[in-house]
Amino acid sequence: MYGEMACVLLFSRLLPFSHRLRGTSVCLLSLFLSYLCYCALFPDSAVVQKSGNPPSSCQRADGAKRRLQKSLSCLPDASFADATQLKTDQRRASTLHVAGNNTPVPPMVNLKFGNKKLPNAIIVGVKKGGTRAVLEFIRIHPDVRAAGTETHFFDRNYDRGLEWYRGLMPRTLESQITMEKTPSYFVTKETPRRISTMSQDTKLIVVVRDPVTRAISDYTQTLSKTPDLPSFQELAFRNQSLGLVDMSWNAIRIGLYALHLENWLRYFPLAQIHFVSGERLITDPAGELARVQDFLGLKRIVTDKHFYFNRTKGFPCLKKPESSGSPRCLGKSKGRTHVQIDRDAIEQLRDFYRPYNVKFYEMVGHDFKWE
Ligand SMILES: Nc1ncnc2c1ncn2[C@@H]1O[C@H](COP(=O)(O)OS(=O)(=O)O)[C@@H](OP(=O)(O)O)[C@H]1O
Repeated sequence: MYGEMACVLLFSRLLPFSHRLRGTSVCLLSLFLSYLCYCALFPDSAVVQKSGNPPSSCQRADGAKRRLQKSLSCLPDASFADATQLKTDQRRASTLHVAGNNTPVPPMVNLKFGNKKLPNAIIVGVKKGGTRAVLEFIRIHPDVRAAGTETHFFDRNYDRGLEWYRGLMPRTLESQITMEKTPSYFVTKETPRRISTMSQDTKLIVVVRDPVTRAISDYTQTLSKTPDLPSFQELAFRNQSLGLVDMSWNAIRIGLYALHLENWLRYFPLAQIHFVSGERLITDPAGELARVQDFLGLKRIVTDKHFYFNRTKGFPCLKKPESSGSPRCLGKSKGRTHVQIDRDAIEQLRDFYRPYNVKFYEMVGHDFKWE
């Protein structure tokens, strides 16, 4: 490069204008040829770092190569793993992904922060079971990234297509898993089939909770948005004195776990579904998270050292991270004081759910002890 510059200077000093014009053309031509040679030598210089090199290679590389490396792997937030990931991403960019339904879809590639992938694991339910807690707790694992909001893709937005869904996902490195949670999936008839069409390998997590407490929690939430709602008993019973429960009321229907599970087992083997106890999630969050990590094939990184019990909230919260930030409890809508329901109604609902609960325990091979 310096050779060409010197050449231009020399010509401009020593030669008359007409000669200078010819000389400059020669210099420009040689400059252009040098550039072509450079491109031929470093065709993929956008990602030149060797996968085995530590980030310090940023300081060792020379010239243009070093500048290109710096623009990627030496960014403060681009770790060595990111740089290696980028190389893989580039390779993958030249191929087409094939979704579970065999529809070829173009990969969404961003050279800076990895790819948006369809979820490997979904928290499919149940509403008011503790789904937000599980997602917020598991996503502190470095190998997990999750969509922040409920996507409702498989129940309300299915017509928008898989690319729309993928677009809602966070960018992940090859080693990271992508997750989302939408609790209504568990009770939506079409969802198991639709998820299995996307990928039969999708891991499913269901956070279950005593169906009676769950129904009261559900009602308390609806009441907070609709203050003139009929009473819980009016909605829960078709005839309370006869003990006739209204199974068509959503707050009741959702708790019939055995019935909903039957639909899932038509599309997924039981081993691909993990059940979290909503009760133990509160008394022993680390224990439940250990099982979730095992199920997802992750190293047990989220442990009891991440939690503390917040007396004011009455729930476990996440401790302040070592680096910065503040302790994190879930929002006000999680852990509300429930509406008081009379003992008789609760007993009647317990009697109603008992056979369904027993069936559910048999199906999953675990007694959740909802008595
Ligand atoms: N750590 C922690 N902090 C706060 N809340 C916790 C926690 N762990 C579990 N739970 C229980 O989560 C219940 C809400 O469940 P979901 O997140 O599934 O609700 S939702 O369906 O997304 O609306 C919520 O229900 P309610 O207590 O009825 O409000 C909680 O009991």
